[in-house]
Amino acid sequence: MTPPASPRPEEEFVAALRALSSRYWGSHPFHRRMHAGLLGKHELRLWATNRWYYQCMLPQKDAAIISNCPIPEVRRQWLPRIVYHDGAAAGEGGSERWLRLCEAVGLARQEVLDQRHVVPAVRFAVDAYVSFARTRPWWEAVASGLTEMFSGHLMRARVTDLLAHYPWISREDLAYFTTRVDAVSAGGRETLDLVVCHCVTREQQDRAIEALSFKCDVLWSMLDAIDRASAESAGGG
Ligand SMILES: O=C(O)c1cc(C(=O)O)c2c(n1)C(=O)C(=O)c1cc(C(=O)O)[nH]c1-2
Repeated sequence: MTPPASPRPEEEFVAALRALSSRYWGSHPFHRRMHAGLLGKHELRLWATNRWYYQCMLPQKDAAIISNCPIPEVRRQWLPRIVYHDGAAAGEGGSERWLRLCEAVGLARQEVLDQRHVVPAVRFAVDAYVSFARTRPWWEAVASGLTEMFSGHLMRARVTDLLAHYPWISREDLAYFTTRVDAVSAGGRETLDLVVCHCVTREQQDRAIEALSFKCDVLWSMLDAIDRASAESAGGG
């Protein structure tokens, strides 16, 4: 019997995780068009209201991670993510800021909240992410969140590019991103430390890399579905 492969040295493990940045949704054609100023108002609305489904499911995903984790320090570290999105009180938090962005691009709050524009494949992809967190060991689900490592740079560019190309969007409308950039950059580093610390066998490292790869697919699939829906609605008038 062949003995199990020995764990990768830390730098190699981290490099393998970072190498997945090439599969991150930053380079998806829909994001490229958004950043180049090529989206119409209708496409931006479709994006904002579909992405709402992702935003509103994140606290349930994070709660699943906490419920599967037996380590108090990790649970304590993960908890603020839920409060960040849900806010400490009604009318506060990341979800509220996302709703304001939706309103800024011309959506009524109710049509976002009732999810009438959410396309099936976006729901399917986001639900797969939540289900992954519910059914896998906590450290695998934490590793899937490592896309945050790649998102700080993208969010910074998003603020600059949306302001430059869509004059009807103001900096205040983008508060979700302007207040989130520093948190995801710090969060990404913390999450990486957790993954490096708790994925110590070769098998765990491999599963962490696969988890991050899966998450890149979730995000990519969401944008594929949004892209397709926007092409269909453009074709249909
Ligand atoms: O705007 C973006 O491109 C972007 C990407 C991601 C990501 O990479 O998953 C997240 C966010 N934003 C974000 O705002 C956020 O709160 C967040 C949480 C998570 C996660 O997996 O737990 N990803 C992301």
